[in-house]
Amino acid sequence: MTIPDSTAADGPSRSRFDARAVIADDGVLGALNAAGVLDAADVHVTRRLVTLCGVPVAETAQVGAALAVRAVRHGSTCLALARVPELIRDDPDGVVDPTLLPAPAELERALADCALVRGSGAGPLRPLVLASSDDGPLLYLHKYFRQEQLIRTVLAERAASRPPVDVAAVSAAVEAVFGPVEGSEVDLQRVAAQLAATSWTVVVAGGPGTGKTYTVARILAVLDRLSGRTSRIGLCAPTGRAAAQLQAAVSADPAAPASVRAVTVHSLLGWRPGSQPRHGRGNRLPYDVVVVDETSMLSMTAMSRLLDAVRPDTRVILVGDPHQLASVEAGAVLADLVDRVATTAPPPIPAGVVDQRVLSSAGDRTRVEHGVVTLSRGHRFGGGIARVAAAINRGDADAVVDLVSDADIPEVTLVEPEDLDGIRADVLAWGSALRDAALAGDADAALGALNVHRVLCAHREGSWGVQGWSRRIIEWLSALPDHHRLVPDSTERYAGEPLLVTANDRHTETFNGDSGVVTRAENGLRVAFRRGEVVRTLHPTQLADVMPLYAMTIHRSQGSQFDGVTVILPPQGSELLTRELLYTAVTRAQSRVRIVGTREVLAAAVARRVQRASGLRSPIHVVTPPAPS
Ligand SMILES: Nc1ncnc2c1ncn2[C@@H]1O[C@H](COP(=O)(O)OP(=O)(O)OP(=O)(O)O)[C@@H](O)[C@H]1O
Repeated sequence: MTIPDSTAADGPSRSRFDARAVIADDGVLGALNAAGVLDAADVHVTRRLVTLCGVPVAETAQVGAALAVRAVRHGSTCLALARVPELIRDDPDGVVDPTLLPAPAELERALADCALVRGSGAGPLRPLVLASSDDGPLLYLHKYFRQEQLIRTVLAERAASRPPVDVAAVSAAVEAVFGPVEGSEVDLQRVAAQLAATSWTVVVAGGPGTGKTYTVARILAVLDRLSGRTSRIGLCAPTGRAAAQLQAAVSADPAAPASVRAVTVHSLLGWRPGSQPRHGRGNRLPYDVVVVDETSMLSMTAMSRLLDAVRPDTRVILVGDPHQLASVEAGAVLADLVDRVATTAPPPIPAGVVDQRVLSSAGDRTRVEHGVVTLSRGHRFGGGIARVAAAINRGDADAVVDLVSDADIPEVTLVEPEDLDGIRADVLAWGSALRDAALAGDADAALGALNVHRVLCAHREGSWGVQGWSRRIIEWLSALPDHHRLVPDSTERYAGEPLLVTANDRHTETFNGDSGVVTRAENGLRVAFRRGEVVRTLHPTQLADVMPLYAMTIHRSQGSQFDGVTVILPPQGSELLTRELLYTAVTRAQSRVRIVGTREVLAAAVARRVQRASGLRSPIHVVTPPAPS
């Protein structure tokens, strides 16, 4: 089953006291709002667009417009009309009256004929764009169409030529950085570096621990050598935390050029909330190489701004895991670029630059020629976790259920929701190690203990969520024999308390999603954090946005690694229960994963895929007819 974000039902029907309910709308939009398909915002935006058009718009076309607004709210960049019927299929309770939703062909006809798409004599406004694609007709809000078009155009221009290369110099630089070729297996990390020497745009994809950051450091070293060590490098990531982690990893890697600074994509572009970025087409970024880490978390808006700001002769290296949860805003650009069906042949790669063996298989050759390398060899976690993660990505629910039930794969287990003994034992071991180290004033050991185990939940609230599980864990920990020693000081913190940072703070260099632990120090309590190999301590009053950390959401755990994780699956029917969520949770662990839920819920999670509709995967053609004169 494939559930597009754009058509997943919001939830059961709405009461009139629900803030998302539209008051006094007795048309189809009002009915779809009452059934929980549309939010008030979808309806109001549509009504406003129709008013601005200045001419009547058929109700069917208005439904299309409202569903397009909704699609963006759900992370898609457009509405795939062919998937509209899935709204009914995804509504087993029968809340949505099927007659309210027009068939895709009817929607297409109404849209092609309406002023929202065609424009009208009343003004230049054409807020919607209708395009055809391999996935059928796509309906865009104009802003997102423009952004997608910009990405398409810039990438096509960049793919039309290759940087000039000195083949011997590339071989020498790659060999100096990677060492001589060993073994008979193709080293895809080396291929990524070879490709970066001969492409303006490279995508380095791969799961956790496949060496993406390791490869970035080596690509930068190779490019730096080739430039005579004069490369200006812009290193960035979508979030402050991801940028800080990238900085720590690159600084610790002797292969990476010294003195590169990682910043957020927004900082790189000089982009403050509510204003235009300082860098754009008229004021390009000054870098020879721009690397974006954790690209899966980058929205389409941010990607379009970035690509608009890079010079045509800047190498762009996009790094990330396309299977992880995507940006909270619209777009899943990394996954789109990895899965893209290319229609034009790129210029050939000069002979001798890239390992010939990777070019001998037709599929690999096409991907590599289009600048995509997918690293597959795990360097961090055990085979069992990697096998389960691969089966989740394939959507093979039976294999996942078999693997988690296989006694020969002890790294990943499935336990029934009532079976709490093992979790309790792990939590108590975690809590006591944390407390012992914190009370002894050993910040390094306390931080080590902090990441030995983590409870991950899909939801924030409710008994299945972070709230319920935190309460339960606090109750378990209060039974520990040394509990009476945990007395909060005047800052309300106590030694051994795990903390989660909930907002970025540049002054303390702590970022949303960082975790730390309160430890005893000579002159009172301090909160210890680790960045790479470095331990830092802060006074508790320096931290404004923190909360106790006993469990965390899977969304927030992105970019973190723990020795073991316990994943609490939400109940069947939860909108959050998806393949991407499960994959992200399972791959947070380095050695042990315990999944709490039933086989049915696990299989449902694997089967349910969030597919954000977008026109970046295959060519599209605008079918908007000319505006009437
Ligand atoms: N070719 C290699 N040889 C030796 N060690 C490697 C190699 N590639 C990666 N590693 C090591 O494997 C570990 C994981 O690598 P890295 O952090 O680069 O992976 P990643 O894909 O960026 O992971 P994540 O997505 O979780 O950040 C690191 O300790 C790294 O030094």
